[in-house]
Amino acid sequence: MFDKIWDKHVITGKTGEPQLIYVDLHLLHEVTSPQAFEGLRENHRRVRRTDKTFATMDHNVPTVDIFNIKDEIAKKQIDTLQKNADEFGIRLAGMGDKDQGIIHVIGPQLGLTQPGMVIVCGDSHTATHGAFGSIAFGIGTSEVEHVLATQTIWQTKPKTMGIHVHGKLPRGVYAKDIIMGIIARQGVAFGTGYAAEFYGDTISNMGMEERMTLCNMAIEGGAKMGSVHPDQTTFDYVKGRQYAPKNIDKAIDYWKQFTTDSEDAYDRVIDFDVSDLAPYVTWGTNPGMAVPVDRQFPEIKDDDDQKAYDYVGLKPGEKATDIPIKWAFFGSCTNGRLSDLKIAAAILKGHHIAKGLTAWVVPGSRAIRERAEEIGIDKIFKDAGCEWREPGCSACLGMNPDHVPAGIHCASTSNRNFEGRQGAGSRTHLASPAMVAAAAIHGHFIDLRKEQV
Ligand SMILES: CC(C)[C@H](C(=O)O)[C@@H](O)C(=O)O
Ligand code: SF4
Repeated sequence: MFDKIWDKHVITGKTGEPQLIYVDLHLLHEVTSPQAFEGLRENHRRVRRTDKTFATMDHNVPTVDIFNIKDEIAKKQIDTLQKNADEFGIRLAGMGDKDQGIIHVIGPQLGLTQPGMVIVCGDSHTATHGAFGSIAFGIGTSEVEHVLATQTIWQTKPKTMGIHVHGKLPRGVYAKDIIMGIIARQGVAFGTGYAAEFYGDTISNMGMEERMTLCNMAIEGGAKMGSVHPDQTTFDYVKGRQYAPKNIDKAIDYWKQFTTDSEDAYDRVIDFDVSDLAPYVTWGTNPGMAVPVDRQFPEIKDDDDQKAYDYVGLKPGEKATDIPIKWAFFGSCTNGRLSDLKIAAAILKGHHIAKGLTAWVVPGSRAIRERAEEIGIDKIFKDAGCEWREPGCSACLGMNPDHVPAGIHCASTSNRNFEGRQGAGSRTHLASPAMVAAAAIHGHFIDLRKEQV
């Protein structure tokens, strides 16, 4: 699949050397685009294809009073994107717009993300869009400028890795646990230099939003991108969306070719059986420092482990069920979509979050927030004692007012648990929305395979 898409996009250059690749969709957010536009301005250049470019504000957006931005840098980045979009004629889901949301949530939601495309964005979690059977990867700010000016990018073709995921997921175990399990077993660098493709019966049986969760975190395993080949599930998801092709039958005929014909096509294959998979929880300070919920945290092997234990205030031999959870975060481009909120709400329904615990629910986009309100999910969260907020990146990273206090253990549906990621001194424990919901109720994680909430 990767080669088929790649070959259709090569403009010039030889395999093994940087090749000039055509870009079908360029997504922008306020953090990594200001200097790129500045570069265009200095060189008196325009944006080559405004019709293939789409922008939104997500990282810096407050999730309570969205127009009341106190941080000067945040305000400047947001105002600058608005100004640049106006000046260069770029489509923008601006502050308060009905389409605003996390860039990796709104691309698919608006039907901008489509199979067979090359998609780039100045953001590492661009990998999310690979779930549609596209080549999607994050780029740096100088590359953002290059794509804005030329609609192309220089890239050396990565190697390909097939990740064969098979078996039926146990009760209480989700796509998030699969990708966390893969990273925990293979390490945070196993994917370095590779474009990964997930396939197998488990993947075929998954909905698009779970596939997005998987591909989103492929990058946390070091891969350049994650992907899933497009199938009927993909076509049904794209069909009818705002920017989906009008002649959908013709588009589907074209998309159907993007499959991997044989496992021999991959440079490397990993096998992952999910039939006995447990829910995963991170104990440390990178996504690979994770254990099945029923296992003890590992012994200290090196300085990194020691440092991680010191930071999180936990000890080898303890279990995820021992972590004193005082905060819960539902959101991010990993698990802030409607299906994620539904799963969490189903668990929280009729319960209240633990005494002294704070829980934030931050839908991945305004459309998700509105849909959730239509079907009454907001009420379930609020009745359970959670705060129902405006969309944005929020506590996924501390670039906006949503910070987890120092020393506090936060069960989080996001994708990174680096030191200080959710605020200085905050202690992040990554898990699935279901696991975070259960932890919010009990004040600690439980084994969702065995225990009822
Ligand atoms: C701010 C941005 C460049 C960054 C990324 O590239 O991923 C952010 O989205 C993150 O998740 O850390
Ligand atoms: S939600 Fe988190 S991971 Fe996703 S783009 Fe925003 S900051 Fe990055």
